[in-house]
Amino acid sequence: MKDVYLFSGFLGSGKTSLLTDTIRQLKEKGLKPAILMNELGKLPFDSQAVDEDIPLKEMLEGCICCTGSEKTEAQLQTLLAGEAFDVLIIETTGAAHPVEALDAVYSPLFAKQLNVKGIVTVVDSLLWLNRQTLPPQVRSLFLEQIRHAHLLLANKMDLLSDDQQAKITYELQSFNPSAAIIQTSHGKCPLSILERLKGTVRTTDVNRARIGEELALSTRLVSFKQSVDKEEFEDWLRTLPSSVYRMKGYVPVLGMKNPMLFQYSYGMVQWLPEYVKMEPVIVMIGEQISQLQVPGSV
Ligand SMILES: Nc1nc2c(ncn2[C@@H]2O[C@H](COP(=O)(O)OP(=O)(O)OP(=O)(O)O)[C@@H](O)[C@H]2O)c(=O)[nH]1
Repeated sequence: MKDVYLFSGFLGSGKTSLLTDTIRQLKEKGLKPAILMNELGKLPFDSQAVDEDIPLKEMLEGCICCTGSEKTEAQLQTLLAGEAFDVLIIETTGAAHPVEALDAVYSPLFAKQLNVKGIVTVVDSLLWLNRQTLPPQVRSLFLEQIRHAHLLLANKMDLLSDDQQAKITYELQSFNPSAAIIQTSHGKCPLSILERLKGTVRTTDVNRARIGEELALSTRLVSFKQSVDKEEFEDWLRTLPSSVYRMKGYVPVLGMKNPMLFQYSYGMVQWLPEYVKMEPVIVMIGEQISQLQVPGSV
């Protein structure tokens, strides 16, 4: 039997950081992971975080829970038939409902091959503190991801005071009393804690929340025609409404040889120099984003 973990959590909460660190720990232990990754939008940004020697199946444009379980089942079958691995990690898009995403894994087809260890939800602790600012449908998805977790990572602890850290941990435990909770920064969770999980997933009592149906979340690809001034770009970022939840991709910046890796989640910005010339394009995820003018874009 192969252990299966489902990594859940809202857009930008730290799932890919958790994935990268878990892969490192599995490899150190001599275990081979396989990854099923699901991205919202057309570009496989996150898969670049996974080394080439790891079996990886990606589902672009659409999410595991919405595209129907048949497609996920087919991906799983290909992985099981073609690749030797010990542990399967499914990273869902931040807009997926974790229990719905598990549907395919619970197919009778895999009952003898896959041992579902549980749902690990990465919580953006800052967003938890400010959750009342989210529109109701989005907040409901954010809470569902937390409510159904077997293990909760209260992530981004480095951004909070000691008092805030204690408050969040207490509140999360009250909200989901059956989950184990650990405080993390950059998704660093000891493998031994993941391995202790033996979750049985409750499939009843699920409040459905799907992209494009009840949820008005949409994605948009933005291509850059010219380089931007980094400070001016950051000034523009500060003017964005809170309904822009996530951006990631490559932005051409004046004075830099290659477009920089750019991440934006819930008002926080990260820039990293890139040594390869990537296409200057970002994906934007949020509500009412189609009309936003992006500096330097086509
Ligand atoms: N300060 C801080 N930043 C973090 C932490 N964890 C993640 N980040 C940053 O938050 C951003 C999003 O992190 P990811 O790991 O890509 O999040 P994700 O959940 O995979 O994002 P999506 O795939 O868009 O849903 C990146 O810029 C990370 O560097 C943390 O604990 N502290």
